[in-house]
Amino acid sequence: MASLSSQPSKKAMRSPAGSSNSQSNRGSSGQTVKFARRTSSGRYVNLSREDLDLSGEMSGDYMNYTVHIPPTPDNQPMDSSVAVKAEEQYVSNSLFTGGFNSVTRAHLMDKVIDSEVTHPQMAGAKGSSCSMPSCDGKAMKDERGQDVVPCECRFKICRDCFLDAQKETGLCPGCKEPYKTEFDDDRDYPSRALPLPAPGKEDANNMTMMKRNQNGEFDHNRWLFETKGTYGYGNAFWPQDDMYGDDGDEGFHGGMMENTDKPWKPLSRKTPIPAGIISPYRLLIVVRLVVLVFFLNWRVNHPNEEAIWLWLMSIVCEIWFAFSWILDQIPKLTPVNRSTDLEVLHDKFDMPSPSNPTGRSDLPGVDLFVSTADPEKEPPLVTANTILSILAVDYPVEKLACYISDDGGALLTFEAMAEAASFADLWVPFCRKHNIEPRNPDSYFALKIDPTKNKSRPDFVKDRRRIKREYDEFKVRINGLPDSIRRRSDAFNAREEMKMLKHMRESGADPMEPLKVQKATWMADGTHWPGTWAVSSREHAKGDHAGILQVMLKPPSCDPLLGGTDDNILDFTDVDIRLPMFVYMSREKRQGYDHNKKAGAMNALVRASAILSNGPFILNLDCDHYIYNCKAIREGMCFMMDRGGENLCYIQFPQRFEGIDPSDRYANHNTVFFDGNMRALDGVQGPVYVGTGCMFRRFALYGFDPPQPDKITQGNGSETQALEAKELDPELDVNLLPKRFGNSTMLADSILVAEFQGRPLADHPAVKFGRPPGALRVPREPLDATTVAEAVSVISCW
Ligand SMILES: O=c1ccn([C@@H]2O[C@H](COP(=O)(O)OP(=O)(O)O[C@H]3O[C@H](CO)[C@@H](O)[C@H](O)[C@H]3O)[C@@H](O)[C@H]2O)c(=O)[nH]1
Ligand SMILES: [Mn+2]
Repeated sequence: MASLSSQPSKKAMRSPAGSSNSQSNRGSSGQTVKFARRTSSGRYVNLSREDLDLSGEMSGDYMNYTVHIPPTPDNQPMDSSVAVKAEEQYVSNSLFTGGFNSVTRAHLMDKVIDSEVTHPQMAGAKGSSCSMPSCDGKAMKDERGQDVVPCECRFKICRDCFLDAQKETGLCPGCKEPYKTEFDDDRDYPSRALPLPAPGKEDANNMTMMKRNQNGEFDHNRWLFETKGTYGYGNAFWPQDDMYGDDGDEGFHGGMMENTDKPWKPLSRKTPIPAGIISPYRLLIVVRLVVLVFFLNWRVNHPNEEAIWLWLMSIVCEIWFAFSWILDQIPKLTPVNRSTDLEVLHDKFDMPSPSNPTGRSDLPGVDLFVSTADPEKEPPLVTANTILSILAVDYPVEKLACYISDDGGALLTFEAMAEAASFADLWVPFCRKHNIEPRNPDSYFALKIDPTKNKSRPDFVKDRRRIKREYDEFKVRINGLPDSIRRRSDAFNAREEMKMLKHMRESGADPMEPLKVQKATWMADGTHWPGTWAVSSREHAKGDHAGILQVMLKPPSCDPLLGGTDDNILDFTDVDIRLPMFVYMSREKRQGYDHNKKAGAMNALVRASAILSNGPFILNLDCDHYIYNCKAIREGMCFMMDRGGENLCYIQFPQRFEGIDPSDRYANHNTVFFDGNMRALDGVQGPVYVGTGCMFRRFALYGFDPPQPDKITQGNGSETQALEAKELDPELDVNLLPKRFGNSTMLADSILVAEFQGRPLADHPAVKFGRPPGALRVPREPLDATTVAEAVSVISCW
């Protein structure tokens, strides 16, 4: 198991081309990032000498201590998975703040909201306390919320006391026996970088696949190459005879190719529009064109001599309209329908096999972005519903990460999100257990159809009733948040005032002098909210606050975590209770910067997520949208992972409006636009981006073209390997790459990883630039404080 400090893996994983140090880079830009926090046991520890003076000035709303990042060789905590778990737990229980010209701080929160939190992945989840005398820190716990006890005697201990004990004596304070260095652990964290295949072997491998496909079943491969048929995106590619070597090396990659004994199948298809529909329409277009030509001809040849200028103007207008009408009609000659095959996707990516008995998914990661700006205009309950529909999406849980950007920097949004994360604990397993659709609670409970339709489990009615009651309580809690924040803040402000009065009396100041106490907004754990305050003041106004980032749900384990009967209100036996990673984020705002647009929020989300999860695909939604079909992301993947998918930049999902007008008098269902125009454009070159509900390839957003076959081969020579930075773009100066993205080397290094992980599988000779099957089954690295601190710094004003 890699330790926090000695591991090369995170950097190596992020940068196939080599590792680098983000600290030195920050230093060069003149920005110092120091790291401060209060421990769960409330003690001060100063590990870095130059920060000693800081502890005094910070002890106002934060009691802090400062740690070095990254740990230096003589400051190596512990070399076992306990350290990783404890770090992860610490990271997800901390609120990170920072910005340009300011210190990055991590504030360990006792609780994020007033109500009870139970999910073990959730920040502020309860745990038992440390057994060391005079320490009230929380014992370390695992993803089930159970205590992690680093010693066989099961002595419960918090992270800091454990660190101290290890450093000082190496003995467990409970049984006084030495700690074992390797903590016996049945969960595997990654200890190696992404297994990139050796160059030069894949081609041979593809050839074996070609051969294996010839067995009885309908061979789509042959169909593709021997007919004019097209599947999915683009056109068939016929490999030259001598392109692939013939000496197939079976067993390559440790049996990762099992899936390929079946004929190669496409993930998506173009389905033709029936001739009965499209032919009359085309005929109509032609007839109108002919009529139009005759009409314009007549208009041009019959000028009105008495009003020649009017005539000229109207001719120009008419020709212009005719031209734009033609532009609108031409794509409609060839509209396209597409369908996806989720079965094939499952076979290719999620199928259990001898080398992968748990069926760990090989699908790429997806980061889902939600933007919100103002909790007054965009009700937090709606945003919470959006988040719930995302957290419940049907996609491998460990591959998902949900991010909310709060441009208001509002504590209300923050606490509503924490409540949503806490309610997801019930809602998400419930959706999984009973196949609920849609997975937005508000819309689900508002459905007019019989809820028991197609529901086979006998406890459905009971569960639904229960969850409905829980949802109603959740609604009350969310709607009560503004009030509870106000009351809490009033109480804390009054207390501050009392303290001030007392202080003044003691110091003998004039009691008649008016009090000057800043009216702050307070978090549930009794500290200042770093974002916008109800009474705005310097550093706490809508356009002037630090960057804030909180990992509300830490990344889940990579294998399913089945629920039980006892630890929940509902029976979740055999239901996966994991939740996707969930991050609250509010970018830094300062006077003089125009930071009030969705595009900027998206930019910040792309940057922070590149550091935290770096999903090769991104899907964005507004706070008042939700995912209607929980399989939508899988469907999107059918296109991205299909042959030719590496050339796709984005997939636009249709957007529909709800609850406006059932008879659609005002065309709110957008059928003409989404079912007509967009399909028509798809037949030409692709639909337009409508600003939301769009799945992007991250690599394309960075402004790079897809890898070009003829340009790459001089590099590492293999198309199923990650690119090197110099191959991205021949005109690119590799040394300037971090500069181009705002000085973060970690961000620059993540680009190549995102490109590689976003490729389709190299399971077919026509897939240029694929990735070897199995490459994405390696579990994600647990988050550490350095990474989160970096994510805060990339969303600052500079
Ligand atoms: O400073 C800001 C301002 C807005 N937003 C978000 O941007 C989204 C869209 O804003 P909204 O005012 O709701 O615009 P609409 O007209 O309702 O949205 C449509 O039109 C927008 C472009 O005008 C698209 O971005 C949206 O996706 C599309 O739904 C919302 O989620 C906002 O929270 C921010 O994140 N930061
Ligand atoms: Mn809107």
